[in-house]
Amino acid sequence: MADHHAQTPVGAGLPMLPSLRWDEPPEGPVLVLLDQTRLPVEEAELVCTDVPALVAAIRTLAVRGAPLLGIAGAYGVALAAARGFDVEDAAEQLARARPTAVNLGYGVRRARDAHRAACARGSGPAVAAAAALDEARKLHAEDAEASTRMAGFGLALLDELLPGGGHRILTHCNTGALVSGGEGTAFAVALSAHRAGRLRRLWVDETRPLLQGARLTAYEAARNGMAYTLLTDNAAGSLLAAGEVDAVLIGADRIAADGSVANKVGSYPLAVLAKYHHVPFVVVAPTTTIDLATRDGASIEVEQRPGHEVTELMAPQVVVAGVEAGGGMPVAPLGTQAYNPAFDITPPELVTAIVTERGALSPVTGDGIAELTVRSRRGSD
Ligand SMILES: CSC[C@@H](O)[C@@H](O)C(=O)COP(=O)(O)O
Repeated sequence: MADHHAQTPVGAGLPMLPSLRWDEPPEGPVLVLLDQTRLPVEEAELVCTDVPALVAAIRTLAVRGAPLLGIAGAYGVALAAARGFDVEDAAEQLARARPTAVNLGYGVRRARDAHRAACARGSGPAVAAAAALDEARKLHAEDAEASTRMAGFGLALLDELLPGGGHRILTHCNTGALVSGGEGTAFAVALSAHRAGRLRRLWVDETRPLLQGARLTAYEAARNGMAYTLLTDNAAGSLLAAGEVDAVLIGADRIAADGSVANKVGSYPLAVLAKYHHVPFVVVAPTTTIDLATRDGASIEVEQRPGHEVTELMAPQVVVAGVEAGGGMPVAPLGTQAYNPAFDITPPELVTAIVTERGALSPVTGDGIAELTVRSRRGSD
């Protein structure tokens, strides 16, 4: 079950609210999400008391973005355990909620494995539930730490690639605090450039299907007092041609073993444009986004989203007889078929560098990815 709670006004300069938090009111533990479908108009909390509510929140993008999906998945397992639901079944439902971001399955597995291990040691349900929650909290904290480190490595890389300073960065989709335990991935790099006085402009793509750039990245940029301009996704080409972009920074939902990057649809055309205009194209993602089990870009499952998200304007997600339907303002003739993939795949040869919490890889090769991930698993620098 899910319920919407208090709303607060939105304004520039206000602190960011947590995108997700665990709470334990007298009625029982809950996972509280900042409902991203309502931003920036209102800051509404969505209180999830069970896994179906969280799965619905994930599918409708109330909670979204690769690292946060992993954290939410881990807390979802903890929620199931704490409320006495079948943890294995909950883990399966959560991991299946969206297919492309590898972090979701990763987070779910971590909490589920902690729960399993506690059960195998003979712990009772309360202790096993506490083990799952501890693991979710650990993942949350690790992601915050990774975010800080990526911001540092990313800014150092930008300074190296653009020695003139005064960075004008173009970004796609939303990759800030709203998708992370910390300040995000690509956005965190732009934010650290801003704090260092080296961000001249953040160009914010509007981003389909739910205007993640206009509604979410612009919201975060305003909150942080950054110099930003919103642009239609299709305007990026002429902006690059005019020499107004120094670097493109994006996040990732899954990075295959060969260095192919799945990210929000529109990332691949940006990479092609960046290559043509000799502008660095940098991917910022924690090592939890690297999936060595997926060989190449063609093996990544790309989520297909419902057509009404683009045939209607900001269609609220309504479930009619178990089927998601629209309810927004129509912008296409009734019955129009829409092609609405959530992601696309950028091949490694178009990527200048991948920045992780372990450092930057450049140029990207399959070997480099594997080596970085092995080092990361050993916990060494
Ligand atoms: C750190 S965020 C990287 C990606 O998850 C982000 O760019 C993105 O594509 C999110 O897609 P979304 O469909 O909004 O979940």
